[in-house]
Amino acid sequence: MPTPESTTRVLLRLRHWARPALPRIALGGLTALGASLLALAVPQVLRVIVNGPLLTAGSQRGVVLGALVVLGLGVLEAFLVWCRRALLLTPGTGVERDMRTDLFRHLLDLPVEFHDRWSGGQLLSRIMSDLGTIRRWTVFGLTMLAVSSATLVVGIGLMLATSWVLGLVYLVGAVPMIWLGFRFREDYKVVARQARDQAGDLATTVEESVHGIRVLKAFGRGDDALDDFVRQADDLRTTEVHKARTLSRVSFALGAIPEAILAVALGFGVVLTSRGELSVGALVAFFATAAVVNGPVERLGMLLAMTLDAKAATDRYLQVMDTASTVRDPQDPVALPAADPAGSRVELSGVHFVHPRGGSDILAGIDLVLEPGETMALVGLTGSGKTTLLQLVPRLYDVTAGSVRIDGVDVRDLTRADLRSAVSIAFEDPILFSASVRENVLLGTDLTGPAADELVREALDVARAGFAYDLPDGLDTVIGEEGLSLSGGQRQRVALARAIAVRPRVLLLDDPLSALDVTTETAVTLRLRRMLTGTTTLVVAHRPSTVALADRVAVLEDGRITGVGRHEDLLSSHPHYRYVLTALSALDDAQPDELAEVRP
Ligand SMILES: Nc1ncnc2c1ncn2[C@@H]1O[C@H](COP(=O)(O)OP(=O)(O)OP(=O)(O)O)[C@@H](O)[C@H]1O
Repeated sequence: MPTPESTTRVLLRLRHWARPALPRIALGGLTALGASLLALAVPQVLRVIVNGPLLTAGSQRGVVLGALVVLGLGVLEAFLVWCRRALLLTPGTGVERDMRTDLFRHLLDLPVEFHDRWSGGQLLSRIMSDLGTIRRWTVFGLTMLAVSSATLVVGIGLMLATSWVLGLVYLVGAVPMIWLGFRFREDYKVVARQARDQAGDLATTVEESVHGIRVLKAFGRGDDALDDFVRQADDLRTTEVHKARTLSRVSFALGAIPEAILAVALGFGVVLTSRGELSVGALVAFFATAAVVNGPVERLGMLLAMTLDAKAATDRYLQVMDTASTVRDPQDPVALPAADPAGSRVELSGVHFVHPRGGSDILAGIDLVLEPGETMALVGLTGSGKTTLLQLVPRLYDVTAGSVRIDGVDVRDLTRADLRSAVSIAFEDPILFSASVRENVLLGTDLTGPAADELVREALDVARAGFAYDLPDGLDTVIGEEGLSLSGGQRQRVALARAIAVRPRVLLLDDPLSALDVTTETAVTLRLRRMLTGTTTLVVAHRPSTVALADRVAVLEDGRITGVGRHEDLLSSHPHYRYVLTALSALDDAQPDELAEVRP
């Protein structure tokens, strides 16, 4: 386990994002400091008034003049407080926006393997509430901490200068307060982090439940989901209560100790004054200064808590930002050779893949060549690694050994932008974004205007997604999570159109037509074959009718390709192929003993 970094070191890393806002934050801090110093000046004026015009000279004019000076100082202090607020109102929002943008950019850059491990709620809570906490601390917590510390130092200095005996008495109170502060820090930093992690888990539960609301309702598991939520919400509440108690204990102590010490100091002060060792003016000034100093002392608990909250939030933010992307662009990228009208050659040699979470080889030495322009079907039992194999081509995952080459170039030697404009993929479970049909189809291209319209028309035509023109707003109809719900088959066809619209050299289809009826699937496959001449296609298929339309079929078995050939040839020569086709299609609903009849 990595050793936790110190609070200062962690918070110092925020300067990277805070730099543009620092001049304004510093100016805000200076005005706050000015206001505090003015507050500290008032007792000194009081001392002069009491010792001079009031007690010695008995001058009414002098007292009025002194009162006017105090009033002037008060007005100036109020003005500086207003300036502080105005200066610190906006800079934090810029810091928050920049940090949020950087985090989102990094999330988009991180490989699929990272997103397999991290829940949406934990990322969401980092990008929303953690950054809010950091913003509040950068503008308010940080400046107030600096100003309060400076006020304390100057104030205690003035108190010592006014009366070193009374000053020392006051300082005795600092000993238990420092000890309490250390204890508070140790307790609070643990619960501060815990509360944030629990809030992230809670967000994950909400996200999963909302996402799977149909399943919960259909299975009548709403109450269970609620129980789960309430339990997590209770855990979070317990932690928040613990946090509040820890803070209120220290806040009480930081309020009570200085007051008690002042009572003792008052006793000493009166004795010193009666003995003539301290002037009345100095006594008044000492206690007026102490009243000013007590404010920052009482605030220290709250400011320390804000700082520890900000530390926990920054830790969580940096935890993601410090995760390096394992799928990166090469230092010296190679360009793909110009596209051959006949298509691209795709070659997998000795490919091994172990899932980053561990376990055994999912792919254990794949050797497979797709000739230019060929359509190859990939067939294997469920869980045999077909999706995994497809995902290695556009580097959604990287091979753990061996290589994937397109036209002779290792995909790891290409920039990801080049690779992904050459390779396109459609998944079985398509994700559509909350945007119009047109925008969804054009997701992978930068085309605009009439050329884009023509591309959309062509892609929808090949994918037999003509239904899109009949939607309420035609191709402008918003679909996806916030829009019109499409059927599974409709979604698959829009996703297929999206994959085609990239005009890729290599098209990967992960059973993208499984929700279609056999006739439509055959029609789409035939159309794909006719239209996509010059595109090398690898399609995961499970219906004999689709497989039969491929030029060749590759059989994936135990992490290896155990047969490559024409459908008819494999059907007669490859028992596992026969078994897989039967198991996956004709006997979809069959019982195990029925499957045994065809098992090789
Ligand atoms: N994120 C993951 N973490 C760990 N193991 C995984 C992950 N994704 C897939 N696997 C494992 O990899 C193996 C292959 O999965 P894959 O999805 O490639 O199979 P498939 O042949 O496409 O299956 P299907 O036909 O059911 O879609 C499975 O055993 C699966 O459990």
